[in-house]
Amino acid sequence: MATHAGGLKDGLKGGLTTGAAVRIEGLVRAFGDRRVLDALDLTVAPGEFVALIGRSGSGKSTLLRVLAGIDHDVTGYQRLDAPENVSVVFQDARLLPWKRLLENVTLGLDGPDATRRGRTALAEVGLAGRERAWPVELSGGEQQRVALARSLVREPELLLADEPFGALDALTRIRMHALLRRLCEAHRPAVLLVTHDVDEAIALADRVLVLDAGRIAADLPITLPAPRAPGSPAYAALRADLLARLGVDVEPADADGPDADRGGVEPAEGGTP
Ligand SMILES: Nc1ncnc2c1ncn2[C@@H]1O[C@H](COP(=O)(O)OP(=O)(O)OP(=O)(O)O)[C@@H](O)[C@H]1O
Repeated sequence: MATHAGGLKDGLKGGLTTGAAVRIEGLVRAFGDRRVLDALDLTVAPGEFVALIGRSGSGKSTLLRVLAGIDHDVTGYQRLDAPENVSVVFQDARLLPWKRLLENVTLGLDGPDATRRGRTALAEVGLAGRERAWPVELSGGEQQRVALARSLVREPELLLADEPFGALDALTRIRMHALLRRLCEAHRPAVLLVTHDVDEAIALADRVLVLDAGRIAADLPITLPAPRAPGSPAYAALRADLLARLGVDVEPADADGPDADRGGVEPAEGGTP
């Protein structure tokens, strides 16, 4: 879904005076006595693509929900700045089945050129000519393309994505990575992408954050040259490092092995995927 969230209107402390798209200091979110986010600090620059990984249950979705303005019950913070114009994409596209694709994309858009913008957005995601199709006529990957179009047609300053490709097959996922990169280069939102897929994080992100014990435990710029295809020693080392930080021990040589194309990470202690 591409929810057009209201941002953190109530939580803003002095607005975005820092030049960052997101700036969080000392964020605490507890459920009962349990602090899922515990004095978390995070900054995302305008146009920056940040991937957020972490073990199941580490609080990734909770953080996204706070930033999206979906979760208002924050326990505390010192600073909590995010833009007003935020879009969210989830694992399922959440299209309205009774509306055609173009209407799904333009829903809530104001202005005389909404239809034109919607058509352009659908073309950008490779669905030109499908404006009058119904969501049910689309594959899962195509539905996620519509969800991306619906997000980006609003030109968000911040795009929050919670495992947007988690339900897609490996081949479709790779195509969607290329599409998302293109879209982000064209629209330049700041992006915070939650993923279990270390290869997805490496393929897409400028920076990978590891969430652990309620905080950002590691902050790793990705400096591999494009295209970031698996196979190089530098890629394998980075992949093994990220997996190790998630509690998965992988010999770097394994990165070239049969599982290298998937890179899915769901640490053994599990939880909901
Ligand atoms: N509404 C809620 N009430 C109580 N506990 C909650 C609630 N929402 C989340 N939690 C707890 O907060 C913790 C973090 O959940 P969250 O969904 O943010 O983790 P996650 O890192 O996104 O996990 P996953 O990778 O499995 O999706 C979990 O232990 C979860 O049970």
